[in-house]
Amino acid sequence: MGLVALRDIEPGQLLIREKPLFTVPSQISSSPASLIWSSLARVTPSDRDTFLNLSYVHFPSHLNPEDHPEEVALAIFQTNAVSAGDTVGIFPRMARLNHGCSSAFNAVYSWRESEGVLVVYALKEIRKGEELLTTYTDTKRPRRHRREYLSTQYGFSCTCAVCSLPSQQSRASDRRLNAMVDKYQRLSTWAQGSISKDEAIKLTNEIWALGEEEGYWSERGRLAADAAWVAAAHSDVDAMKAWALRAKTWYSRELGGDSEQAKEMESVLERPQSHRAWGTRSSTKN
Ligand SMILES: C[S@@+](CC[C@H](N)C(=O)[O-])C[C@H]1O[C@@H](n2cnc3c(N)ncnc32)[C@H](O)[C@@H]1O
Repeated sequence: MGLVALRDIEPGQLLIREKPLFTVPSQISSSPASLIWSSLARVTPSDRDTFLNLSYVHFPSHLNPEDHPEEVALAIFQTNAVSAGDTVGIFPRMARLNHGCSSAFNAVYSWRESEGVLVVYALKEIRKGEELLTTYTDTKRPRRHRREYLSTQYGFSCTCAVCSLPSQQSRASDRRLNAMVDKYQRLSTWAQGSISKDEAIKLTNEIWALGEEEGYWSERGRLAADAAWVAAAHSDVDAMKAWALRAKTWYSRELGGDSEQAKEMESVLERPQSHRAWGTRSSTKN
């Protein structure tokens, strides 16, 4: 089962906003099955039913589910839980979203700590009848690695549009994704002063172009915000504003127009000198 659009959906539209049925700490020292079982004992009977109706994989094949309800609960949790700040939680509507890699996913979820909710936004235009797909992992890695991970972690062999590409096109996609990762890595060295402002902006533009070719639009808000940071550090008002505007647009799509990230970009657009990085690097040194 997955979720299918019942109407046309525009990018940046809120699809889901929900509180967790329950959460558990990310780091635990006790038995995970007992922890999930005791958490379930504290939810309402209807929430418990909702949880028990979620799908699961990785149930030990030698066990009978009816005799091992704690193990079933653990398998459900492992198949459906997502990170929520310092905890991991069950969000039953979001849990119905299937996965797509690279250009195949069209919806992105994020946790809002200050509101205690998980939100899902449409990253792309989704037509009526199309499946809503999110991504369970960073898919900027080659098909073989993605498939291995998804099979081990979630028990399925991914047949999304990108994983189903003929081998030549799949290799081209892998090359683009690898190149994006390499360039992200090099871009991150600006923080240590290893590359100039010009090189940082050039890398940002190259990652953007590769993403365009691949159809990989996720993380663009963060990418543009990082470029705005570089421009602000070098006190370049025009470049800072141009990147902050892009960051605001893409954060709004992926995280929502009312997200802290989009609001922060609005604020630096109004007052560029209020940017946290403003003037922290020499303005003459590229
Ligand atoms: C969080 S659940 C998603 C909703 C689930 N399909 C359901 O029926 O409730 C994760 C499970 O969905 C299935 N799934 C998700 N994405 C898939 C995909 N692209 N291809 C095949 N199965 C997928 C796998 O069985 C995976 O373990």
